Parts: sequence; structure tokens; C-alpha cells
Amino acid sequence: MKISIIGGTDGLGKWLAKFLKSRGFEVIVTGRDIKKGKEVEKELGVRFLNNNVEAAKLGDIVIISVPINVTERVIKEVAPHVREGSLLMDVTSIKEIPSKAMEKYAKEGVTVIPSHPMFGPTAPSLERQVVILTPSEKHKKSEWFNKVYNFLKKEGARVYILKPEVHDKIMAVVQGLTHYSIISLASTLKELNVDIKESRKFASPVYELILSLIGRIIGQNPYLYADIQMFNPRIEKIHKTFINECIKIHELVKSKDREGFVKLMKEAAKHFGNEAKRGAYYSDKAIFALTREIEELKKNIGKEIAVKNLDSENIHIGTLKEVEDDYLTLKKNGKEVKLNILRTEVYYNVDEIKKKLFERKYFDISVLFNKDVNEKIIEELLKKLFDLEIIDIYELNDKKSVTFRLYGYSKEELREKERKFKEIIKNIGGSLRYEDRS
Ligand SMILES: O=C(O)C(=O)C[C@]1(C(=O)O)C=C[C@@H](O)C=C1
Repeated sequence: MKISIIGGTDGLGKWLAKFLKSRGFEVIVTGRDIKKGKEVEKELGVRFLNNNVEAAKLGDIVIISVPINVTERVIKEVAPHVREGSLLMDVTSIKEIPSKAMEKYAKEGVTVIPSHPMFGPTAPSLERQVVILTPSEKHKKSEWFNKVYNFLKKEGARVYILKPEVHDKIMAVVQGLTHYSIISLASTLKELNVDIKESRKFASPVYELILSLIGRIIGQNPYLYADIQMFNPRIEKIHKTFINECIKIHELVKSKDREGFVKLMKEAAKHFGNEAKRGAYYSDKAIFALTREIEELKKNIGKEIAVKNLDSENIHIGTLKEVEDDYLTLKKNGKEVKLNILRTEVYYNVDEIKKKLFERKYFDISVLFNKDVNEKIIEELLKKLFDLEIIDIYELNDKKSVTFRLYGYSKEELREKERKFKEIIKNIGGSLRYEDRS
């Protein structure tokens, strides 16, 4: 099945291209920047077209993923070219404008399912992510709708179906108020000329979490955040309420109205109900996840671990030398590699990783023991130190010959294992017969 992503060379469009390609779909992406398009084509193994209309004609599914301010114009340009029987979707953060436009410009036989994935392009998968769909009654009954819904559910997404105007009303709070308050905090810290890095030294868990949220938002495309504020007519009222509350709290503090302040906070907590507790638990998980990760890392200093760099996707295997601040240092083939813990994934089951990454090599080694030795017990003991198995046993006069197969992932590793194995064998009364390397 062919999926055309209009605006698929950047942001969420690019994320979708990579994700859908990984799920076996044939993906076409479009974009204005030809150089970037060619790069994405190579990077993701998808096809790039510098022509929205052509891509729209080719797709069994056409997904519009362009900036909010041009969504309506792009829908007008491409929707009439989507083939009958095909599916037209968008992933815009607002829903009333694109839903109307797609219904208006798509041909009669085209199914329209407007959507809003509630996450940014750093999401690792669809697992637990919220996706909102705003189809009309007619399209909700279509075969395409079932397919999309089942696909999202199978991927672990939490799917909600809303009317476009209900979506925009909710988003005025979920995104509008949140972004507005967080961007205001960022701008306040700038106005106060706070040295962020320096201030973080003295951070409470709450301060660190808030700084992370601010960093997360202000590091993204500011045009997206401008449009989320400016294309939702319900935001005006939200801003006004927020400003009023800020002033109210300011006045309470200024007039040292302690009881007034407590009353306001208590009322807000009452309004939250059980959600206040949930918030405390959730943030505990988020705040202390890194602490736990660092504790676990420190326990493994001196041991072999595998670390995936989330930016390059390279996996480094080496001995953990040091853990300091946000960084870990690995010793790998005599060299040191320093990696940012915040951008890595650590695996302690190194053998599993090696099995996935490298070809398992082995060598066979035959050992003579006294006839009355129980080789099963020796195998059990040696298995605690080596990846091995017994592949042959036979009796020879008053001796027993046992052939072990030792596994490893590189010549160096096997050489080291061989040395250790021979030393142990000598000390448990065995003598070597011959060896055979794969
Ligand atoms: O990156 C994230 O985690 C986001 O939540 C991104 C975010 C948001 O900030 O609300 C940005 C735009 C989309 O409409 C949905 C989600």
C-alpha cells in the first residue's frame, strides 16, 4: 500500500514516514526543499517527490503534514487529486479548519479522517500515545476508518473520536494554556537574566522538571507554537483567565494575605481531586527515573555494558569506567567513549545484544578426565563462567574424553576465553586433547 505524506521531510511528517516505512508501507514524501528531500529519501529509504499533486495522485493514503498556517491552502491544492477509493488524512494540531477544508475539496468517493497525534517527533513509538480522530458521521462508518482505528490500537495508541469543534475547545486548554504558561516562564527567566545552567546546580526536583518542560517546548519549531496559539479562536479567553489568576495571586502575596493564598491553593487542589495525587506520583516516576538509572549504572562500574546512542543509533559495547553528571565513560578497545546519559539507552544483558549484533563464533576443545568424573556437574559449573555446551563424550581406557564447544562474538573474546578455560581445566584435573576452531 502506498502512503503519500505531503510535507514529509521534517517534523512529525518525517517521523510518520520513518514509522510507516518500518511497518512495511511504501512511502512517498514531498517537501519544498529538494536537497533536504533527497537526504530524507536516502536516510529513510522512501521516495521523494517535489510535487504535492503528483504524490496525492499516487497515494492509497494521503496524509497532509504541513504548517498550520498553510494547511488550508495545501488541502485546496491536493485534495481534489486524491483518487476515489483512497483515504485523505491530516495531522494538524487544530481540527475545525482542516476538517472542513478536506470535506469541501476531496472528491465524493474519498474517505476523510482528520487526525491529531498528541505527540512530537521524538516519540519512540505509538505505544501509550494519544491520537484524536475527528471524522464526520459518514466517514466514521467507512471501511477505511476501521482500518485506521484498528492499526492505531494495535500499535498501542490511545484513540479518541471527537467532533472537530470539541477537539479545538479541549486543545485551547491542553495545548493553548500549557504552551502559553510555559513560554511565559521561559520569557520571564530570560527577562530576569537568570543563568539557567548555574541555577540548575541548586535545582529542586520541581525546578528541574519545569526547566526540562520549558527546554522541551522552546526547543521545538516556534512557528508551530505560534500557530497553535493564533489559529484557535478560543485561546483569547484562556489567556485572559490565566492573566487574571496571575494578578490575583500577585495581589494576595503583595498584601500578605496568607489565608487568602491558602484558600486559593486549597480550592485548586479540591478542584483537582484525586488527580493531584496522581500528578505527584507521575512526576515522582519522571523525576526519579534518571536517579534510578544512574544508581544502576554506578553498580555496574567495571562491568561490560552495551549503550545505544539515541542520536546516531550506534551501539557501543565496553567496560563502564565512570559515571559523572549527565555523562558515562566507556572503555572500548583501549579507547574511551564519553556518552550523554540523557541521550542513551543502556543494556545490561550484553550477551543478548551481542547475539543480535554479531555472529556467534565458537571453538571446540576436548578434555580428558578420569572415568569416574561426572561431566554434567562440570558442565553446570563451567556454564556459570562460559557460554558453552558439551558436544561429545566417549570413554577411552580408564579416561573419559569430553568435547566442549565454547562460544564468543570476536576472536579476541574467544582467545581470552580459551586461556581462562585451559587454566580452569588444568586445575580441576583435566588434560587437553585437541582443539578445533570454527
Ligand atoms: O513533544 C511533545 O511531547 C509534544 O507534546 C508536542 C506537541 C505539544 O507540545 O503539545 C506539539 C504539537 C502537537 O500538536 C502535539 C504535541
